[in-house]
Amino acid sequence: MKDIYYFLRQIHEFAGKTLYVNLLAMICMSFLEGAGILLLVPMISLMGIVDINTEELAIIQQFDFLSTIPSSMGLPIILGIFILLAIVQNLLQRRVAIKNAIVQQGFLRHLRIQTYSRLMQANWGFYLKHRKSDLINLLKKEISRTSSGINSILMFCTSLVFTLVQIGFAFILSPTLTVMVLICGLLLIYFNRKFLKQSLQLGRKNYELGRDYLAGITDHINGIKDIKSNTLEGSRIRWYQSITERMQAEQVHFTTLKMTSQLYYKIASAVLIAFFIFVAIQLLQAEGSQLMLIIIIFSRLWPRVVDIQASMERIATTIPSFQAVKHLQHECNQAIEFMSRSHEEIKPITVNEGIKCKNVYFRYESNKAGYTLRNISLFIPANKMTAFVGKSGAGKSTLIDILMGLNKPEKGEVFVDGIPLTKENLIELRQTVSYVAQDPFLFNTSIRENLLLIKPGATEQELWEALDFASAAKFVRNLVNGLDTVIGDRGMKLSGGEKQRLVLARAILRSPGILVLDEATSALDNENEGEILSSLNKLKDRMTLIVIAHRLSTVHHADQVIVLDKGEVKQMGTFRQLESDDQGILCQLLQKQTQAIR
Ligand SMILES: Nc1ncnc2c1ncn2[C@@H]1O[C@H](COP(=O)(O)OP(=O)(O)OP(=O)(O)O)[C@@H](O)[C@H]1O
Repeated sequence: MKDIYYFLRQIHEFAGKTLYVNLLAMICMSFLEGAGILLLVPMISLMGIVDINTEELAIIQQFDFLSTIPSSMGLPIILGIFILLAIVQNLLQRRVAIKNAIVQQGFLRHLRIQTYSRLMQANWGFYLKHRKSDLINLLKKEISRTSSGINSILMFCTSLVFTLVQIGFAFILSPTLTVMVLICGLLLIYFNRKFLKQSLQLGRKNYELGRDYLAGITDHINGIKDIKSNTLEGSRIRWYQSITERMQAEQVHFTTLKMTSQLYYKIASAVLIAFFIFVAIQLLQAEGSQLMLIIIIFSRLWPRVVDIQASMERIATTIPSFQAVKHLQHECNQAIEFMSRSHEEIKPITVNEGIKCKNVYFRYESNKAGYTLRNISLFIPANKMTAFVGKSGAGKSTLIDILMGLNKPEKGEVFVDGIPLTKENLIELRQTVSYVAQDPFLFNTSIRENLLLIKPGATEQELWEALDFASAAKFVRNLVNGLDTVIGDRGMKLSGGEKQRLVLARAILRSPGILVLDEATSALDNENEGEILSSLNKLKDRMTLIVIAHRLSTVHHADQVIVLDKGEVKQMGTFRQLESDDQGILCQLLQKQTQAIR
C-alpha cells in the first residue's frame, strides 16, 4: 500500500487540478447515467409494458408531469430526454478519456525522465552492483507497468465513485433490494480475496521472468560471436525454449485466474437474480413493476461489483513493478554522485600541481575481507606522464577509477592541487578528464557524430587534427563516406585498433587537462602505436597524462612509473631507475616480456 501511495502522491503533484476536474466530470457522468435509469421507469410505464406505481418513489414523481402530456407526445419526449442525456454523457466521457490519456502519458514520461535522470546521477558503485539488463528492464517495462497500474488505480477510484452514485440511485428505486445486492457483492469480494493474493504472486513471477528474459537475450546477442564460434547455439535455444514456456504458463495462469474470478461473479449473478425473482414472486407476490426493478438494479449494479474485483486484481499484478521502480529511485537517490547543477555551467579546472592519494584503501564489497587497494599513497604531477604497470588484477584500473572519482575510497583521501575531492568539486574534475577505456565505447552513428558528442561545436579542421593526432586520419579518409561513415553497434564495423584510434581522437578533441589511457593502445600495431606515443610525448607539457599499459615499451618515456602488485604500490620512480633494480617487479615484468617475444 505504501508503494502505491508513493506514486499516487507523485501523480497528484504532477497532474494537480486536472486529476480532480476529471474525477468531478466522472461523477457528473454517473449522475447522468443514473438519471437515465430513472427515466426508464416512466418510459416503461408509458409504454404500457408494466404499470409502475410511482407513489412510493418520491423521485420518480418528479417525472409525473409526463403523464399530463398526451401519451402520443409523452413517449417521444421521454425518449428525447433519454437521447439528450446519453449525448451529454458520451461527450463528457470522450473529453474525460482524452484528458485521462494526456495525464497518463504525461505521467509516464515524467516517471521516465525522473528515473532516468536519477540513474544518470547515480555513482559508479551503483552501476557495479546492478546488471545493465535489469536497469533496461526497469526503464522499459516496469515503468510502463507502474504507469498503467496508476491508471488502473484511478479507474478503480472512478469505478468506486460511479458505483456509489449508482447505489444512491438504486437505493431510491428500492432500498431493500439495493442493500441485498450490496451485501452479496461484498461477501463475494471477501470470499474471492484469494484471487488477489494469487494475482500478486503472478505479478511477482511476471516481473522475475521478464527480468531474466531480458538479461538472457542481452547476454546472448552481446556474446553471439562466442556462441557461434564455440557452437553454443543448442544450449542457448534450450534456455530460450524453457523460459518462454514459463512465460507462456504464467500468462495462461493469469488468464485462467481472471476468467475464474469472473466466472464466479457471473454464476453468482444468475443465481442471485433467480433467487430474488423467486422470492419476489413466490413469497412476496410481487408485481411486474418490482420484478422490473430487480432486473434494472441488478443489471446496473452487478457489473460495477465485477469491475471493482477485476481492477483490484489488475492492481495486484502491478504491485511488484511499483516496488521495483520505487526501490530503484530510492537506491539512485542514495547513490547520487554530485549536486545537481547543469554540466554546461560547470567549467573544467586547471590542475597546476597534481593529484595526490593519501593512505587510500578500497574494496568492492564492504562485507568481504581483504582490500583491492591497500594503503596507496602517491603523487601524480601536473603536465607530466605517469604510467601504472603491474600484473593483471594488480588494481591498476581500480586505482584510476579512484583518481577520476568514480570509486570512492573506503579510507584515505584524494586531493587535487591540495583540495580534497568531494561531491561538490567532483564534476569539475570530471569535466577536466578525458578517459579512453580498454574496451572503448562508440555509438552506432557516424564517425563525425561520435566525435561531436564530446565537443558539439568542433570545426572540420579540429576534427581532422584530432584524427591526425590519433593516427586515424588516414583510415577515415579511405572510407567511402569518410567522416559520415556509420560504424555499427559499438563500432562493430571497425577493427579493434581503428576503434581505439577513433576513441583517442575523440578524447583529445576536447583538449582535456587530464588524459587517462587505460590500455588504450593495446590493439594497435607497432607502427600506429609508435605514432601515437610520439604524439603523446608532444602533449606532455600541455596536459597531465595517466597511462596504464601492459606493453612496457609504451611507458618508456613516462616521467614517472608506478608499479602495483596485489593492490599495493611496490615501486615508484623513472623507468630507468626501476629497470635497474634487479629485484624489482618492473625488472621481472621486463624479463617475462622479452622471453615471450623470443
Ligand atoms: N566490479 C568488480 N567487483 C568486484 N571485484 C572487482 C571488480 N572489478 C575488479 N575487481 C577485482 O579487483 C581486482 C583489481 O582489478 P583491476 O581491474 O583494477 O586490475 P587491473 O590491474 O586493472 O587488471 P588488468 O590489467 O587485467 O586490467 C581484481 O582482483 C578484480 O577481480
